[in-house]
Amino acid sequence: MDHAAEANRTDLMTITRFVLNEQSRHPESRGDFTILLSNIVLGCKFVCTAVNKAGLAKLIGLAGETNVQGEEQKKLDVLSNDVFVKALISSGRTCILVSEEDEQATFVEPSKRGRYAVVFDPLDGSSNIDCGVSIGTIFGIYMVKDSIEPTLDEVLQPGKNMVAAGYCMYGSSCTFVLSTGAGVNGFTLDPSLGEFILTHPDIKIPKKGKIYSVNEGNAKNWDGPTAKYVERCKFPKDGSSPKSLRYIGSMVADVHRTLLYGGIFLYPADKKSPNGKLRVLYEVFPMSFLMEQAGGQAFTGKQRALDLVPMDIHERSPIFLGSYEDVEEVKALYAAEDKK
Ligand SMILES: O=P(O)(O)OC[C@H]1O[C@](O)(COP(=O)(O)O)[C@@H](O)[C@@H]1O
Ligand SMILES: [Mg+2]
Ligand SMILES: [Mg+2]
Repeated sequence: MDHAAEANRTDLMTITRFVLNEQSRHPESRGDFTILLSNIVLGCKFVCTAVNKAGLAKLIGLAGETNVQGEEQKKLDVLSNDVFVKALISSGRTCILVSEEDEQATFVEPSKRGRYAVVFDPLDGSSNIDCGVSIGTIFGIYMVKDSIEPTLDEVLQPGKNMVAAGYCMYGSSCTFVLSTGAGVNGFTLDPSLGEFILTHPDIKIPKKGKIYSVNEGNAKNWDGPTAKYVERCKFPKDGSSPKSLRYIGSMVADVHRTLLYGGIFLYPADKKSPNGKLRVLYEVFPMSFLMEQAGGQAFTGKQRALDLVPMDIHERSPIFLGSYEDVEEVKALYAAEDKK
């Protein structure tokens, strides 16, 4: 690269600069959110490095523990959880942490407390770790009412009350997608700079897509509307082309593709799992928040996903999210079922 081209690179919009710019639009802001976010970003860089050298550093395989959901924890799950818990506490801006990997919420000790509660899935798509397929981290942020004596009610809040949500995908590149409630922006890690650079400004999901994404191995246990919807994807009644099926099995990767290309991602209820599989606080809410901010929709089969009020920090919910018109079709099928 010549000198001029090299100098031009300093004009890049890094995630820090982006968030500082956003902050300057809120004169009342004290910079707490910026500090919190920069610690989340730091955690993601750590995990990205660990994921990249997992095979070399013997980080693949099981850690020998079982988490609260009875799932075996992979070594990277444990490491990622430790990284984020430490990064979030050391930001001095959090008071409650809810992690997929911890049975109980963590209440930060009073001297280190701040105004935010963070819910997160430190490593999403664990079953894909050992074969090197894309995995990620998902997070959602609430601002608490009482940071002096916070209670669990601060996080048992509908997703629409989140002040920010995002994910980082550890894939062929490391991608950080963020919404602070004013659209969705995507950043890509430039390994030579160690910085996330704005590469996908103001992401908007296409109104309708050509892809559906679901674990079809569960089809025998689906309810009527889900079965009918997937049948329509394959055999459209209006003479249009069938949709393509893509399913990675890492929510971050399946949702990222859905966000960029359009279409629908679904993890529905079935007879064996009446609440579906995905967790409300740190999987369903952050992804639903991003989808709505990008112009799409997220529906549980009964209601707008972001209106759900969780009763438990590890609660699950069915989820249908993606392009506005595709989710609209699912909603119509459930509405027709309700009228029967
Ligand atoms: O293997 P299944 O049943 O299709 O489930 C896949 C889903 O499970 C998950 O892997 C669950 O996430 P974790 O790996 O964080 O437990 C999602 O990422 C993914 O959408
Ligand atoms: Mg997950
Ligand atoms: Mg996980």
